[in-house]
Amino acid sequence: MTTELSPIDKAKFVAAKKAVEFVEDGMRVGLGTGSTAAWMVRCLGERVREEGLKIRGVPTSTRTASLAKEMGVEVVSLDAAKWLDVTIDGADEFDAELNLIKGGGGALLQEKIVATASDQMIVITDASKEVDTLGAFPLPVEVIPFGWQTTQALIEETLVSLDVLGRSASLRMNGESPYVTDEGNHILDLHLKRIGDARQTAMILNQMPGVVENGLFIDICDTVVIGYGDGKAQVRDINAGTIEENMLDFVEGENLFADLSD
Ligand SMILES: O=C[C@H](O)[C@H](O)[C@H](O)COP(=O)(O)O
Repeated sequence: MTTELSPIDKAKFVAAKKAVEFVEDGMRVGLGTGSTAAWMVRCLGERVREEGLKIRGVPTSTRTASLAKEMGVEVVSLDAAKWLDVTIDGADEFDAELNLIKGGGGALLQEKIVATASDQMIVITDASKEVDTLGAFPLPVEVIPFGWQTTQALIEETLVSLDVLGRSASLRMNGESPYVTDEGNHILDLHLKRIGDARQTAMILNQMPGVVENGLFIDICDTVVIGYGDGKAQVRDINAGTIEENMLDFVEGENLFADLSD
């Protein structure tokens, strides 16, 4: 069966394919969550099967853990791995400083813990997620279920004093019920439109009772790999301060990628 990938899926695949080149034998690898990260897990699985690559993967969600096992990637807990060589994950937005909004898939808490425990965080993305200023994508904030409406009211009240354009928060739903994260919490999506000071916003949100974590990743990401539908991939590394462009041969999604979706 031939799978015709959409241009956006081709871009995600190309970014993932390029990013897994950073992974070396023996590494402990943080495995992100989401549709782009799923491509990365599949590409890693391919290297495990075809090259005999030996890695230990720390998944950032139950979804990623299942996919990794299915792909033949060894899965260990973060506590077993202790520290990671690299984490590869998707993002919902990134800016010129490689600051991010994450959590569109609800996995921001484990993702932030895992990325922070890594020597390097590589974000894989398509070009549509690059922004001048973060905030068009609703900012996910993980809150404990107890008193979530009070937490929401407190957040909305506090937003007035922050450098943001929007001020409303909505409870993420899963059909008729509130969305529940892997840690048993809920997600409030903050409709900020434009976050003038992402660092301050992240700090203030995390000081509020009831807030577990927010989806702003500030100074955590080192490298962004941007994939394009034509097989091109661009690597941006904040530490080296350089922009490297690489051409990849696009590999059709037949066989390995057939029937696999997040
Ligand atoms: O919670 C989910 C994650 O932060 C994802 O990495 C993010 O939402 C991007 O997901 P996708 O690659 O599906 O756009």
